[in-house]
Amino acid sequence: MNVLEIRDLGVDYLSQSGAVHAVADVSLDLRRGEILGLAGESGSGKSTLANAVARLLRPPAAITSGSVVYHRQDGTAVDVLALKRDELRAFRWKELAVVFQSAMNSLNPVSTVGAQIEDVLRIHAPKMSRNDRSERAVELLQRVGISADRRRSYPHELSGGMRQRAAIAIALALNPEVIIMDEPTTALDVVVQRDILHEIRALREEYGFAVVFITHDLSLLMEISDRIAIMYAGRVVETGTAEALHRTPRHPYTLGLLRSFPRLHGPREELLGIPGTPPDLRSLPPGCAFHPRCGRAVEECSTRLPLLTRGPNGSDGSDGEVACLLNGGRGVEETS
Ligand SMILES: Nc1ncnc2c1ncn2[C@@H]1O[C@H](COP(=O)(O)OP(=O)(O)OP(=O)(O)O)[C@@H](O)[C@H]1O
Repeated sequence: MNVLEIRDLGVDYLSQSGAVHAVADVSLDLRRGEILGLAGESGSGKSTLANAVARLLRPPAAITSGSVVYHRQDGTAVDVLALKRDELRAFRWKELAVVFQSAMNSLNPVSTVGAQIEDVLRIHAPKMSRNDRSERAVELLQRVGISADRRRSYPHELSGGMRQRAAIAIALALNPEVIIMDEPTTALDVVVQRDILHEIRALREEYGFAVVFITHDLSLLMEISDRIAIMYAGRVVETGTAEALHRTPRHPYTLGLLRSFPRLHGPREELLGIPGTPPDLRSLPPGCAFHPRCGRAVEECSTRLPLLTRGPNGSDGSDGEVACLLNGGRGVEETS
């Protein structure tokens, strides 16, 4: 059962030197209660996709195609891109909440963390009594590992990890079905990062929300995600269970990403990285955008655009998708 369905989504940044195609033809499902990891190098379009889904894009960004549908538990479907301003206010926090890259920027510096949770409750759950709001704020803070006496702390009085936990507590306040986390832990040291990631998994078990977790660090995603989608140059190039992508990545770019990060577990491996740099999104190479950097590219990779094609992954037979002509992906002819 899907809670979010993204279909053929396109987002451009309009500029004088041409349109930057930051997200192109993205179709992606988020299942109820799952943790979906979104990985890809810097500039691959992860944040743009997340901001489009949360309706947080600002000009010069413009949605050029596609749809985003949110399915409520009662069976009603919401056309997210068509929501009006007041509907959007009700949608955010209650149904979908976002935790940003830098908690310092999303927390209000002049308000205590307890007051910030209570503010969200006051605005979005007006029937709640003052007492209940205060109790709920303490409960949420405790739930993410912040002691009750810290509710009167201002963000600058907390460590980076605590601030990030506070931002997660605010996101949880109204029990949303979907939480989007955009690089929520990258500024933190590895031990704190892992603690928070495991906390998110535990919270998910308890509350049942689905998570879209964005990072460029694929090995980190492997630890906490159920499924992973890999983005390259604005497109989703592979999806699959974390297990399948870990064992048998099918897209050469996924393999490259896997070899670019030290694994948190297992034997040490030489870090190889991916040669070359991501393409200019104003003028993508014809065919597969990854072909100039791909060690396995053949002639047709430079003329045919590979489409995301569903099929079982060899290692465990789980279903996944790949957009690579060398891996059973369909393609369309392109002329440059
Ligand atoms: N305001 C803007 N105007 C023009 N181009 C933009 C703007 N914001 C982002 N872009 C471009 O859109 C592309 C996608 O950016 P986006 O931030 O979505 O990628 P990302 O994968 O989230 O990267 P990161 O991991 O660095 O956050 C990049 O090429 C970026 O330069």
